[in-house]
Amino acid sequence: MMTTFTVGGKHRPLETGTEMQVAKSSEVEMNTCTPEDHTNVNDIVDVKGIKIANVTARWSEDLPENTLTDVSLDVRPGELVAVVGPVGSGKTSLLHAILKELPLNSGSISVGGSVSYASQEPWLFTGSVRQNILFGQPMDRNRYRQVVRVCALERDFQLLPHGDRTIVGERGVTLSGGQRARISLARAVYKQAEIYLLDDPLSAVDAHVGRHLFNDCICDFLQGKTRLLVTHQLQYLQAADNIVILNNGMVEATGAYNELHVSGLSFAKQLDLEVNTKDSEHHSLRHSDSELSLRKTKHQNSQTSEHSSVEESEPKQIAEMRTRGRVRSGVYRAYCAAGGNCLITFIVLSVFILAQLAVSVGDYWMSFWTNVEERRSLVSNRIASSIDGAAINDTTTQLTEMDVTTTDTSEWKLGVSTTIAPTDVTEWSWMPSTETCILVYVGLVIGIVVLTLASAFFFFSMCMRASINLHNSMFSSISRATMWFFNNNPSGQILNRFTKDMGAIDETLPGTMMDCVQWLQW
Ligand SMILES: Nc1ncnc2c1ncn2[C@@H]1O[C@H](COP(=O)(O)OP(=O)(O)OP(=O)(O)O)[C@@H](O)[C@H]1O
Repeated sequence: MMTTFTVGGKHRPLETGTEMQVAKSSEVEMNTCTPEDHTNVNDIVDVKGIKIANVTARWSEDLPENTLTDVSLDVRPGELVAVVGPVGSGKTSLLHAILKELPLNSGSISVGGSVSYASQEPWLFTGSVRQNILFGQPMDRNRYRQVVRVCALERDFQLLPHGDRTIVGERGVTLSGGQRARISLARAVYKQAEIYLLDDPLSAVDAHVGRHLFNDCICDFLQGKTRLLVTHQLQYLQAADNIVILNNGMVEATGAYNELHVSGLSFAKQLDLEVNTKDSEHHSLRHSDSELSLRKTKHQNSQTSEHSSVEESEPKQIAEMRTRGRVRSGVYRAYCAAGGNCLITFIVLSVFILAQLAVSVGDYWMSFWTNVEERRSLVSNRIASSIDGAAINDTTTQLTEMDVTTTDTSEWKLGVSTTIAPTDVTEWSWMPSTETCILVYVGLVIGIVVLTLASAFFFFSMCMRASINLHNSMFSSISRATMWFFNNNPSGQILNRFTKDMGAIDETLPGTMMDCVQWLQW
């Protein structure tokens, strides 16, 4: 599978490497593993390598200089390419660019095939050593045994209390830097991949273990695989098919060991200086985490401002980004979208409006009914008094007070037509009876209850759906986030966003919105 990512921008022509010189053979330790040992790369036709074309990239826009400048590199399938260069020259960044961790400003990188990566800083998660090596892959006993052997872990397993089932990490045993590095390398090589990116895996181990790892693991076990090996150790360069020398984020020279040697380039001089300096501090400081991070910080600071004062160059805690003030309409839109779609939001709103309408109609009906009862008693009194008078003047009047109070208007209307005012008769006729009022009111109350329950049900199910969708999208983003993100955001902050923000979305937000809607209803 070919993965290609290209970032638009002007491509500058590749700068030619400066004059370099290959170290004399006496200065570097020779290897038993030579390029000839490898499978013929031309045999591998189904696997593609890595093609890097005019890549310019920087970790942050704030940095004054590019981390990588106009880097071009062609790693052919099955090749072992060694990337060397002074500290901070961008070797790790180059691997990160291939892994898409480092965004490109311009240029393109094509990666053909699956990639396995061993980072410069070895890491372990809480679990057994075996789980750390398998890293979720199915157990292939044969491959696992081979990996353990080529990564020189057999002796360590004998020393560990429960062999490769020993728990490491929190509450588990503490491993040495070399053991951590070898387990990290074992994890990377156990994975079946076409391309292996190995970031300085040999520097945390002593010389003869390093040689074992290089010969048995990188050269033999990974034979035929495309390998990009970042290293500070010159003694392994001869075995590489191709050597890339990086300096200040630029490719200073590239070619096979012999080509560079013949061309008389002085990379060895430069690297010698580097390697010697490194060797002297190798066993004491080189691999402590604090030293590594110190070095990175130092580079960053020096890149940010060479002339800044001591106070200014002190690292500042980067505050978490937080938006303040009015909530943008986009946030509401995003929340509604997470809760379903426009139709669902519309339905929820409609049910709310209907419920409110039912409540208002209920109130109106109650006041109407009260008025009706008042009028009824007034009119009935008036009619009663009219009938009383008619009875005195006209003895033929058959209507009694009892007749007037009856609701059957046809019965008494005939009798009182001569004595009762017509307006009273009209009014009495359109007045709904008390039973009708009660029935309408009961209907309205039932309607109010149903609509209120429905609106609450729809509203909370929309909120729950929004909450689940937001959590899922947050989780899928975090599980696909780059290592840069985790490097730059403390895990506590990430956990806080998950617990506090999701808690607010789950619990506080629906209640507040409900209060808000009810307040609007009043
Ligand atoms: N994750 C990161 N975030 C921000 N800046 C980084 C990151 N990684 C590296 N850098 C910066 O990029 C520059 C190149 O560093 P890089 O680690 O690529 O160099 P390197 O050649 O691998 O060094 P070393 O030999 O010490 O491993 C440095 O200035 C460093 O501060």
